[in-house]
Amino acid sequence: MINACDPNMGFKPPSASKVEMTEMVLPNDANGLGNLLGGRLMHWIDIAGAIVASRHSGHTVVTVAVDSLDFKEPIKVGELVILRGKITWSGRTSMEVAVDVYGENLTTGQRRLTNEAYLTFVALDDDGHPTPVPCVSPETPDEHKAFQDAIIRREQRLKRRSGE
Ligand SMILES: CCCCCCCCCCCCCCCC(=O)SCCNC(=O)CCNC(=O)[C@H](O)C(C)(C)COP(=O)(O)OP(=O)(O)OC[C@H]1O[C@@H](n2cnc3c(N)ncnc32)[C@H](O)[C@@H]1OP(=O)(O)O
Repeated sequence: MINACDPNMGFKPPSASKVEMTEMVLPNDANGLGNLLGGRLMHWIDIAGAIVASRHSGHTVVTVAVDSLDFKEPIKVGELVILRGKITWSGRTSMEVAVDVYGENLTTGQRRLTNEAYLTFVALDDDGHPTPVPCVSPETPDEHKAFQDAIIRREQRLKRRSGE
């Protein structure tokens, strides 16, 4: 069952917690072909998402689920990696964050979407127990759509979790 957020916790728009993080792919981040390692990218996605969820909730958060992550095309050594994170939905103690990843060629300035990921975080109190978070108040048409789509993904995630 989907727990709705508690309105007594207040409402925050996605714009209040969004994050843009920039990294540069260095040789140590790459495989023998000079492509950014998938594991390194997953680490950055996790950090960007966690900052969004911490900003929204005002608490330390832990990652409880990462939905499938597709690698559409490589990002090369020397290119920039731009990670844009935005909250889509919150439940009672959990939050879904979307992270879009772009590769940017510094010389040409060309930027392309290379990855999209959805992560679920849970806010924890000082004793490490799940704690309530503010509701998400979508403002733009895209944010309203993301909110509705998040509910569908949430149902699928909970089914997966319970082994249905
Ligand atoms: C202001 C402070 C700043 C601090 C500065 C921060 C700076 C920002 C940088 C940090 C950067 C590092 C960030 C890395 C973050 C990690 O990598 S954390 C390490 C990896 N993750 C973990 O170790 C978490 C392990 N899991 C757990 O400990 C337990 O599952 C938890 C999270 C305590 C929850 O326990 P539980 O018994 O499952 O509790 P339960 O009440 O059943 O579930 C709580 C909520 O989680 C949901 N949930 C649980 N599992 C799932 C699942 N698989 N799928 C979907 N939802 C789920 C439930 O549905 C429920 O949602 P709500 O209905 O309340 O909305």
